[in-house]
Amino acid sequence: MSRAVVTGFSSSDYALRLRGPMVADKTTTIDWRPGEWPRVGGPPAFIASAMVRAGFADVVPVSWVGQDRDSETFRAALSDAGVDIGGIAQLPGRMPTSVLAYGPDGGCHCLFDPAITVPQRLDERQSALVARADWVCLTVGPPEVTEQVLALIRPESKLVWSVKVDERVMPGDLAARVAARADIAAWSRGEAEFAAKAFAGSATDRPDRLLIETRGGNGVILRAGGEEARFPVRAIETSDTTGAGDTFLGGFLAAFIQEPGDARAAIRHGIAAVEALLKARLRNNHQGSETP
Ligand SMILES: OC[C@H]1O[C@H](O)[C@H](O)[C@@H]1O
Repeated sequence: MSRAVVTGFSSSDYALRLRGPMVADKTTTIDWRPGEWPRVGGPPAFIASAMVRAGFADVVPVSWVGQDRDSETFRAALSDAGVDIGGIAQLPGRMPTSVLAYGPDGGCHCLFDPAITVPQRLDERQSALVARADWVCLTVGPPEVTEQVLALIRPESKLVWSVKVDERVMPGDLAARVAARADIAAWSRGEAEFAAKAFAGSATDRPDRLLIETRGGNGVILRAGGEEARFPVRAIETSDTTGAGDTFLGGFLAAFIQEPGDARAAIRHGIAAVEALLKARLRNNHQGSETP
């Protein structure tokens, strides 16, 4: 039985939709926000939850929260979703938060407050989880942790890189080293340029590597073995897409770990996972508040 971990930052998410663009020294009206306020967020939580929902339970998010009430609420919500919270360390500080402000054009301003007041490193328990995992999914996290993951991962284990552009924690040279080790990498269209640079800098050319680009309503592209395959998606009318890429990757990984030869089928599972997430949010939209 394969074991998976997902490393990276956790956050409580405050998603909202703006009526107009944000302009310094002017007020912008919030048009809508979800009823769930805040919502469990951060790539490890989204990816692990999607894996669990897809029937793969042996996945542990390796992350950090603070020691305040919001951190407790976050851990309890993740645990209620059936996710093993044994890899989430509690460190001095508050729960990290993200404000995800969607503009009228659909673009998202992501403001992240790391909140934890001490350096975040893999502790002994977390290091052991990474070292024994057959699948390590590395998402955005402290650079020291990315270094630890690269040092701890066993040569025969698979590294899955969930690309996020945040040059504070993932400078170009580190990204190139992650790219060099990655067996699978996934990014969105907006992250494509950063990923391309990382792979160009990695000086590796592995035909067995799977490269996945998600393009929102324009589908998914899979590149492997010198070939490219395109997968259409049903467009869903929503601006609240936070975590869609992570949920795709979770659905993909749950299927791919169990059937490693069939990347195309796994992509379809990833697409189905996103559809389910976005439709569930639309069904719950009445719980949100619409500004008249
Ligand atoms: O990938 C989605 C996540 O990225 C943002 O930083 C938020 O944490 C959000 O939950």
